[in-house]
Amino acid sequence: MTNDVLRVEGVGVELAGRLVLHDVNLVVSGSEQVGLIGPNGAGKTTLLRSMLGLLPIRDGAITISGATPAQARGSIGYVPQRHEFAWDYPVDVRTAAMTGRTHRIGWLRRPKQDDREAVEDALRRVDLVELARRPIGELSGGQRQRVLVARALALRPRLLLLDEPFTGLDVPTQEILTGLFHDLTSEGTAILMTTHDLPAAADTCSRLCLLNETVIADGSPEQLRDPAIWLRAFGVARSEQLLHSLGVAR
Ligand SMILES: Nc1ncnc2c1ncn2[C@@H]1O[C@H](COP(=O)(O)OP(=O)(O)OP(=O)(O)O)[C@@H](O)[C@H]1O
Repeated sequence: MTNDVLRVEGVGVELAGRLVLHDVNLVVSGSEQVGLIGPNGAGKTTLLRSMLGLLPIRDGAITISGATPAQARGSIGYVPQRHEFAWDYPVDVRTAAMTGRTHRIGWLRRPKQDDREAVEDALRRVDLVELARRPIGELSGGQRQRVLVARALALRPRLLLLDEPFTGLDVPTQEILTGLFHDLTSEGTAILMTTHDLPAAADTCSRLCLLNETVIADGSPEQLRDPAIWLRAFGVARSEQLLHSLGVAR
């Protein structure tokens, strides 16, 4: 029996009349953590937004446990880039985490016991219980990142999508998240995250998907040791810094 949670098959996405993704194929199973890597403008965020049903796809199909993105919306946790969230909104940490469940609870309905338990569990997992009543506008960058993760986990998702979760985090905060992602995959959650932190991706992900408008390569970090693959994915003839950050020298 297959354990595939996310299936992306032959997907093309057009934005403002331009095809920014074409023929994208990617499968992520429960208990896998996959890093989505590529240069600026490669289409990583566009692909995540398509998986969430926030952008229409022109070609192909995306399914989450067999359902369309719109049908699966309540079982996908999404962590956007930190700057995309409205941090000046006057709510505390616990309330912000609860907004992750708005779709499931229903607009203007009160949270029930199960909703409250899911939020407390999520706050515990990111070590934010003591800050639960703190207004979100008063948090540091690392604390904000943990709020976004708690908000996504409050859904108890089968699929967790994260857009650059490690950017600007100190090492201990990165370690909290890395340990958490490891626990989540052990419990059967499928994780797909974009990152520009290549060493962190190679350390934490079981598989890397190199994207540049389409999938250039997909495999374990060990399978992607050839520098030529990385240069092709980043669309450059040479880059000492890129190769250095991969730990491969030419
Ligand atoms: N709303 C939009 N309208 C038109 N084009 C867009 C829109 N959003 C993004 N694009 C274009 O789509 C392409 C992919 O952008 P996307 O944000 O998905 O890239 P990315 O890989 O996430 O980049 P980065 O690493 O810089 O975050 C880019 O060429 C971008 O200019």
